Amino acid sequence: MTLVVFGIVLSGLIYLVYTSTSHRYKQPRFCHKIKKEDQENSLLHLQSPYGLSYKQPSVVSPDGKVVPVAPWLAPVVWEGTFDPTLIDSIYKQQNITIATTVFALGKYTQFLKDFLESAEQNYFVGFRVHYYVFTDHPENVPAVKLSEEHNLTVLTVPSSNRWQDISLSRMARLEKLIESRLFNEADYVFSLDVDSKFYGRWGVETLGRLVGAIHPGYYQTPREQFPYERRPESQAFIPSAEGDYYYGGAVIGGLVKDVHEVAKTCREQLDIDASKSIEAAWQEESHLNKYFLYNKPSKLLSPEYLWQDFKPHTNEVKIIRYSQVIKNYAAVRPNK
Ligand SMILES: CC(=O)N[C@H]1[C@@H](OP(=O)(O)OP(=O)(O)OC[C@H]2O[C@@H](n3ccc(=O)[nH]c3=O)[C@H](O)[C@@H]2O)O[C@H](CO)[C@H](O)[C@@H]1O
Ligand SMILES: [Mn+2]
Repeated sequence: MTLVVFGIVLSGLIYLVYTSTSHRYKQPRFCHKIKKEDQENSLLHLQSPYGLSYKQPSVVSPDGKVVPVAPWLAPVVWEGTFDPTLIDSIYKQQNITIATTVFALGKYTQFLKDFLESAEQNYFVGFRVHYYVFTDHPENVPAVKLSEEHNLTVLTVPSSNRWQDISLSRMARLEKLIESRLFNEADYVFSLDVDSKFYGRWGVETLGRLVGAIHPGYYQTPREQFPYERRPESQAFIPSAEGDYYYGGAVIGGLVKDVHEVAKTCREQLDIDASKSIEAAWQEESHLNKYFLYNKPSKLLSPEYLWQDFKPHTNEVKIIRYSQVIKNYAAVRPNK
């Protein structure tokens, strides 16, 4: 009898532990038994635990100078922190390919021309770039003359009625594209918003294992006011006392393998949220912010690399390199 009661209690306990952990956000893996190669790889990962209390980092010091390093010693790329001639010649020897995914569904195909033409002037000039344009209107992809080492592939995908679905489905599509092609075709990958233009150099100084861009709208905002997802029911939830920077969903970059991990994890978290009918405040951007909080990027791009045309110029941002164009939301999105 006692044995039966014990058995019931034990299976209840196992069930409880299972259900309470299986829905949680993937915790950093600290103590798995892993192969040497995986171990070396995971040593490069900068995972930080949940709930850690530390001061919010800033990218501009009180005297107005830009801060070129994050508190986990990742560089923050600003004008003046790198020598273009030196860094170009180092990377020239590496024979690398940079895949670049860009989504242009519905009326967003209108942004492709300026995006691609300005990229050709500024984006990895002299390096091998392969653009992968996802669209539901392949006939509207403009013929832009590409430089010798730049290629473009159009990938046709079904249309969507909600801009939110288009934006968040980028994670799943990026994950699948990496699995089907990019592991073989590229060294690095950037996923970029299409409603944007390049105005200045964006080159090999942006390459790193895992790269995020600091959103231009929040780089001087206290972390408790970041537009992170604040409902604990969502997998993207971040408590008000945590947070480094607010990262823009418009830029995700890094080694193909590391970007795959971002896309896969965010897609899994988005699926869990969808199964509970919850959509994070800023869709995949919220999940990306959660990912980057606990898996620190190895390199950060300053707001020079993610600006917004409507924002007035500021002292600290000397060069605007990539900027969101002004768009009439009602006119370009399929829904409000
Ligand atoms: C500067 C920045 O960090 N922007 C982010 C922000 O608002 P945004 O206002 O920048 O979002 P957005 O309308 O540009 O949508 C993101 C991207 O999805 C694609 N798209 C969207 C709608 C559509 O009808 N067709 C289409 O192709 C397109 O590539 C676009 O650039 O929040 C979004 C999530 O809510 C994304 O995380 C964006 O990256
Ligand atoms: Mn955008």
